[in-house]
Parts: sequence; structure tokens; C-alpha cells
Amino acid sequence: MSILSINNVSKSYGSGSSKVDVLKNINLEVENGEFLAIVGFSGSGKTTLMQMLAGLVQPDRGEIIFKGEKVTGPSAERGMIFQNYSLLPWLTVYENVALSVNAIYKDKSKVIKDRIIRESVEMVNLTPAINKKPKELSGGMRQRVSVARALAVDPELLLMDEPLSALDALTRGNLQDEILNIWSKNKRTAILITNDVDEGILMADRIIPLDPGPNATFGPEFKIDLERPRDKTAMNHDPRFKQIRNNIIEYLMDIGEGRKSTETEEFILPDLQPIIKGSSLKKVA
Ligand SMILES: Nc1ncnc2c1ncn2[C@@H]1O[C@H](COP(=O)(O)OP(=O)(O)OP(=O)(O)O)[C@@H](O)[C@H]1O
Repeated sequence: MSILSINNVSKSYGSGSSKVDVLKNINLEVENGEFLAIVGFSGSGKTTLMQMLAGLVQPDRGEIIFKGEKVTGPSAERGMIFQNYSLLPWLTVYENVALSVNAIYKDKSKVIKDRIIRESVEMVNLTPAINKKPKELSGGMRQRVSVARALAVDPELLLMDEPLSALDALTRGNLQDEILNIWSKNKRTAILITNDVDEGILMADRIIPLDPGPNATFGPEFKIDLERPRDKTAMNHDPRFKQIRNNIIEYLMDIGEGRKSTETEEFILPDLQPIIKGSSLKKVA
């Protein structure tokens, strides 16, 4: 059964000559318990789409339906891990995670909330830094805090906007496993934006490309019918994995080529001569 529907959604920013038409008439159904990955080009509107799913930005046209109700604002049921970690600088790691745990689990006892916070911090291997403030942490550590903060409150729909892209390979691998654990153990629904096709194949049931904007729309879906749990190393030798990977990369390269040729047509630089002492700038005919 579908838990989330995107129905004919369009979104632009600005007006007049500075208007940017980001997304045009996009449609999508996400099944309850599904793990969906969206891959796409920089600036195609992936973050805009996630912000609309989180209820932080409203579509100009169309609607987003979550569990039968129109999304009109943020909700604890739809948790988001942002690309930039958005921590409060004056709070420690513990306090940053506590902020969302206290807001969502109002009825739980202090002892239980303390346990949830500590377990979440431990899950991202930050227990030694639990009393540190963001400025004392590396970028990767800050991103891990924001992952812990989102996973601690176990949202029904987990929205992830390239949450792992700035991390080293080892931490990235550990967090991929943790996200998959929580998703499968608690039977949650997840949408991940990633620029890494291998990460999408490792984690998702389905990968959908967002074609380049302006007026971006979804490309064809690629089903990832590989058995779970998936082993990163073993997958590299699996012919089915290689075939899926090739199909997706080929599609993205074809779309990228199309984009490059339009860009060349659109931006032809004027042929100018440099300013020579005592003369003015001349345009060569
Ligand atoms: N608040 C805003 N006001 C005006 N334009 C915006 C705003 N947010 C995004 N845009 C523009 O909308 C387009 C899509 O941006 P968006 O951040 O959604 O793309 P993206 O696919 O997430 O990009 P990236 O992968 O580089 O993060 C871009 O041209 C961007 O400049």
C-alpha cells in the first residue's frame, strides 16, 4: 500500500525574469516499508523535493499526500537528515540529540530518554565526544550527530538529503548499515538522495533519477531486486549488480550528454579582445 503520493507537483522560485522553474508536474507513489533512492544532477531540484516532502516548502501546484493526508507543514512522523548538519552551536552532542528526543518523546521518563540519547550517540560512534560542542568536532562528526538526532526519534518516513556524502568511506559504510538496520527492524519507509549510484543500489529497493532542470521530472525507475542483506564486497562480483549499475550509469550519462549539448548552445561567450594600453575594449566582428 502506498504511504506517500506526489501528485502533479510543480515548483518555481522567484518571479519575472529571475523566475526559476525547478520541478514540473512530478508524480510518484512510495510503498509503505519501501527504501527509495533518488539520484540526479546538481541543481536539478532534489533538495527542493525533499523540503516539500518534509513540509518545509509548499508546492505551487499539485499536492503531497502522506498517510492519506495532505502535507501542509513539518511533522515528527517525517524526519529529515539535511545535507548541512544544522546543529545548535551552543549545545553539546548530547544536548543536540536531546532536543529532538525531548520534543518527540514528551511522555517518556527521563531515564528512558537518557538511554535513547546515549544509544543514538553510541550508534554513530560519538560516545567519546558526547560532551563536546559542534565547533570541537570535524565536519564528518557533526554530520554523524545529525544522523543520530534523526534516527533517535525513529520517524515513520525518513528523508535523507545526501547525509553521507561528506564522510570518509569507513564512517559512511557504518552509517549505511545503521540506517538499513533501523529501517528494516522498525519497518520504516525511507527516501535517500544520493550522488553515489553504488550507495543507492546497496540500500534501495528502487532508484529513480531526477532528470536535469529547469522543469525537472523523474526518469524511469530502476528496480533493485538483489537479496538482502546486501554485502558490499560480494556485490561487486555479482553480475546482476553490475548490470543494474551499468543501466543506471548509462542512463545518467545519456541525460548528461543531452544537457551538455544544450548548455553549449545556450552560453556562447562574446569574442572580446583584451584592453591594450591607450585603446578601448573592442569586439571582434
Ligand atoms: N530558496 C530558493 N530561492 C530561489 N532559488 C532557489 C531556492 N532554493 C533553490 N533554488 C534554485 O532551485 C534550483 C534547484 O535547487 P535544489 O537545491 O533543489 O537542487 P539540488 O538538486 O538539491 O542541487 P544540489 O545537488 O546542488 O544540492 C537551483 O537552480 C537553485 O538555485
